[in-house]
Amino acid sequence: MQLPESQVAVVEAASADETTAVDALAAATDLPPETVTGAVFELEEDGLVVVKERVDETSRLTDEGETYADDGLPEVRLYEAALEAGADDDPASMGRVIGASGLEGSQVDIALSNYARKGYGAIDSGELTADPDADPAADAEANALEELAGTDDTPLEVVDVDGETMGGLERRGLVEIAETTVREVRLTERGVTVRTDGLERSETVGQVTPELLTSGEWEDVEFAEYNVEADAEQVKGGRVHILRQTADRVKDVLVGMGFQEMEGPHVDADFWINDCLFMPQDHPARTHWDRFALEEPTHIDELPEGLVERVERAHREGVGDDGEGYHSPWDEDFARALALRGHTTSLSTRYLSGEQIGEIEPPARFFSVEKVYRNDTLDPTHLLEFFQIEGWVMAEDLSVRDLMGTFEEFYARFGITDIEFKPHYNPYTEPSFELFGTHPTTGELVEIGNSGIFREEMLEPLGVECDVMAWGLALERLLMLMYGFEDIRDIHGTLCDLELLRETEVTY
Ligand SMILES: N[C@@H](Cc1ccccc1)C(=O)O
Repeated sequence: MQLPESQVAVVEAASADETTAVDALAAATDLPPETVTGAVFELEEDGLVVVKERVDETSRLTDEGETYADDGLPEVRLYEAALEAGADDDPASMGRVIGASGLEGSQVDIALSNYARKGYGAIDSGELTADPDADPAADAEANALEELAGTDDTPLEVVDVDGETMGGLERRGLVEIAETTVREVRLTERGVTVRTDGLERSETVGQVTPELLTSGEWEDVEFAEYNVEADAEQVKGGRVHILRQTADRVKDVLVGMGFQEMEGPHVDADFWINDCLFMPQDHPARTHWDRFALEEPTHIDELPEGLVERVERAHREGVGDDGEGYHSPWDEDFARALALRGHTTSLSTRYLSGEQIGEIEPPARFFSVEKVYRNDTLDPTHLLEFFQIEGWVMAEDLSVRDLMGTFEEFYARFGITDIEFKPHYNPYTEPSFELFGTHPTTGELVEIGNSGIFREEMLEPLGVECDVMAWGLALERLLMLMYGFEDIRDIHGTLCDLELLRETEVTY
């Protein structure tokens, strides 16, 4: 029988009496494991071998785990120093014991957080006691680390560590558990017959080369079948962050919907961020609690004079015959103060006023996908900086239908078809709506944006004479709906999990 070279090698190396693992076959045939796996699958299809699969869990110590395996667990080192200081008789100063233990940096916190939990003693108002009956030699985690040191990638069944301890070490980030599929191969009767009858190697080509094409040889060669199931080496190269990928996709979608991109400063005058939006100067969001002010320089040099006057008048007197202003103070110096923008609606005011690219004629559509900064408290749905998808449409006779229809069209491009709207209030829009989507795994409603139709009080001073509908959507919340992230910190900042970012499939 004629078979490709790698298959011949596998049939020759495999046995009918016992199973051989792919790795062992790779060693025996001198072929890469992925080539052997490919050959094995094809032989299985032809009935020459049978393949049994099992998943092996293997463990390996992380760098931190290695360190503790060498130097001892921080809590054990603290206990030893405490005994040394006589803390089994009298409470000793915590600072002194820590100093004597030689623990540094984050290891101190790790020692302290495990010390009492694991029964080594107690910590109370700066003093530390040691339980004389505690026994570091019986510390299951310490013993497990010792057992695991130097056994990288050993199947869990073989290492002598109980599941609970292993789970604890994994949670502490001291071991990593990996799953690998092990394939065991045995020759079938037909395989044995074929082998005894004699095997011939057929030439197969695994890759098309320019030479094959130009020489015309490709017409005569036999191509190896492509096996997408074969294990292959994992390549962990750099890749575009999922947040950036989604931002780019949002831009593509909006450009596809006829929008043009806005650009502008991250640090801007309150005038553009708030005053042009008919936000009263005594609005709570304008206090120093909510914004990141700039120390140097503190104020913008220039603002368009006429516009400043018109905005001030709108704030003081309102706009239109029955308009009412805020009757509250308005101060140009306050408007000139610089801060990190809390929303990208500052770009919209710059563009709408004609300041950024000159006067804009309706119909027009603009957007940005840019960072904004807020002095919020960090929690699973809030960050100090995040990306806002800003946008507006300028046209005659816009209605709430247009606004809702635009969102439905936009979100449908990301597979989100259950957007809900809730009436809302913004000083600069009337009516206003908050947008919600349903989280794919928790089923909770997630607020994903804020929107509305700009008020006369805002548009008139800017010199805009037709309708403008506008919005600010949170890019990170869109990711939560698309990928099921529950904590925004999974995709942003220092705590995000590299493995998760590597493995999340990007849907396009
Ligand atoms: N600036 C609003 C979003 C918004 C923009 C434009 C109109 C309405 C709302 C926010 O940050 O929440």
